[in-house]
Amino acid sequence: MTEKLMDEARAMILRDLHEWTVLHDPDAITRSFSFANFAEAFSFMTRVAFHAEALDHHPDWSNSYNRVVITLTTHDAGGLTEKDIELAKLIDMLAV
Ligand SMILES: C[C@H](O)[C@H](O)[C@H]1CNC2=NC(N)=NC(=O)C2=N1
Repeated sequence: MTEKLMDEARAMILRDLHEWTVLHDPDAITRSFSFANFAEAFSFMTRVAFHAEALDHHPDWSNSYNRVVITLTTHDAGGLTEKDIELAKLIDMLAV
C-alpha cells in the first residue's frame, strides 16, 4: 500500500503545490477551479477522470455550473500520499 507522506518530504512537496490548501480532517489537499462555463468545467472533469482511472487514484470532487472543487486524499492510507501529489500535478496541467 502507498504510505502517508511525513514531515520534511511532505512540507517540501506541498511548497510546490502552493495553489492547493491543506486540510487536516481528513488529511487532504483541496483546490477550486473556475471555468468560462459548464461545458469547459465538465470537459476538464472528463479529462481528469480518464487520467484518474489510468492512475487508479480518484478525486473527491463537486461541480456547480462553471466551478469544480477537488479534494485529494488516499482513503486506503488515511491521508496524503505520493499518489495524491502525482494526481494534483496532473490536474494542475490539465487545468491550463
Ligand atoms: C482497489 C483500488 O486500487 C483502491 O480502492 C484505490 C482506488 N482509488 C483510490 N483513490 C483514492 N483517492 N484513494 C484510494 O485509497 C483509492 N484506492
